Amino acid sequence: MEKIRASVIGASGYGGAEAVRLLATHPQIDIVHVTADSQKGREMSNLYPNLRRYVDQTMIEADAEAIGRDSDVTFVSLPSGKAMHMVLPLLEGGSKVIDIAADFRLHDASLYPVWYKFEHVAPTYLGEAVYGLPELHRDEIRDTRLLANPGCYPAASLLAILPLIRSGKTQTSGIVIDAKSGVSGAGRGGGGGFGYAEVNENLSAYSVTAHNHTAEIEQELTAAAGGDGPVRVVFTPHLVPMTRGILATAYVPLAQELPEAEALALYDDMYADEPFVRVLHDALPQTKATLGSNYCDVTVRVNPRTQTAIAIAAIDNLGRGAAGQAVQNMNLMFDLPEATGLAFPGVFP
Ligand SMILES: NC(=O)C1=CN([C@@H]2O[C@H](COP(=O)(O)OP(=O)(O)OC[C@H]3O[C@@H](n4cnc5c(N)ncnc54)[C@H](OP(=O)(O)O)[C@@H]3O)[C@@H](O)[C@H]2O)C=CC1
Ligand SMILES: CC(=O)N[C@@H](CCC(=O)OP(=O)(O)O)C(=O)O
Repeated sequence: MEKIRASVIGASGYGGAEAVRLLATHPQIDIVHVTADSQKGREMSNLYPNLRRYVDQTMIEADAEAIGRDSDVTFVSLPSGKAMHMVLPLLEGGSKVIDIAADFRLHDASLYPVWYKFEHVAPTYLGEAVYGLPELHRDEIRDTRLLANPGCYPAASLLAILPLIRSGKTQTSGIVIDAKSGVSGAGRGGGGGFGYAEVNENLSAYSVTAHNHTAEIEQELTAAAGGDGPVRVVFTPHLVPMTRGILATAYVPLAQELPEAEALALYDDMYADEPFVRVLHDALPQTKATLGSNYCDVTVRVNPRTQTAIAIAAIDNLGRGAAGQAVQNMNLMFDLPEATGLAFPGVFP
């Protein structure tokens, strides 16, 4: 079988570099172009020394038309608001596109100015883009040429809450998600406030009531609940002094009695055949168990006194929260076995 030609736009960033790392050992992939902005002209393995012997390309400036012509698939890992300008020339050139940014995740264009503070330049493509959570949209993912890869917090939050919300046994408001992320979530270009001196031995909440991932989480939970009204969540992210990892703890008010064993059975049922979700019964998720992998570890407990389900998920923000998920979606889009290039455990301790 001829190899799939893949390019990564934004390869100098953490999300793009993680995609390059996974693609470099993927048996069906030839990496064609890797691009950068301020880092253009630099060897990929000079900026990311873990890639020595695996990647010999120099990062070039992104020319979306040329990359679209040369590639079967292009991963776009740029700051949100920049990616949408690349997508049209890439698609016209004949490349499938996997957007790791947020530019095609929301179906409603009017939500972009509210949550992301930009107007969408390609709103007609929002209807075509498929939200890339395989546990929800596997069949559509197989057929699309424009894939909107989920955000890191939404990937963890949705996988934690979906079995509960789909059961109809929970309320659709009053859901609280308390989530923590490692610093790589802010990207290599994270800038002020993300240096060692300020992050080390520190813990802080941010974007309280206003984080843009709220819209994406509500969009997918509302569709999954299948009810008349929208699902609403309170989502509060925190920055913790670790490099990678997200732990999302969701407090979901129950609408009727739900014994813990039945709650766990909902997770077993939904995720029974999922290659990258591990339902824990006798242990609790921890970020380190997913480090460097595409796995999501998830569980649920029930507090009968308050009639609350507590759902907990752990992922690697750059793995299942970004590049790992993107490669899983690529496998589906090219009819490859879904776990190709991703079937390895994380790094522990
Ligand atoms: N980090 C994470 O855990 C996750 C990130 N994402 C999303 O992935 C995308 C990339 O994030 P991440 O890798 O963390 O960010 P980084 O800051 O690490 O990388 C950003 C990339 O975009 C390039 N870039 C920055 N500004 C411009 C510009 N004006 N024009 C063209 N290229 C530009 C950078 O090039 P250069 O370095 O050469 O200047 C770099 O390649 C974002 O949309 C982010 O929201 C999604 C899920 C998880
Ligand atoms: C720690 C940290 O700063 N995390 C980032 C995650 C952003 C991200 O990954 O953005 P998308 O998933 O929407 O592309 C943040 O909260 O903005």
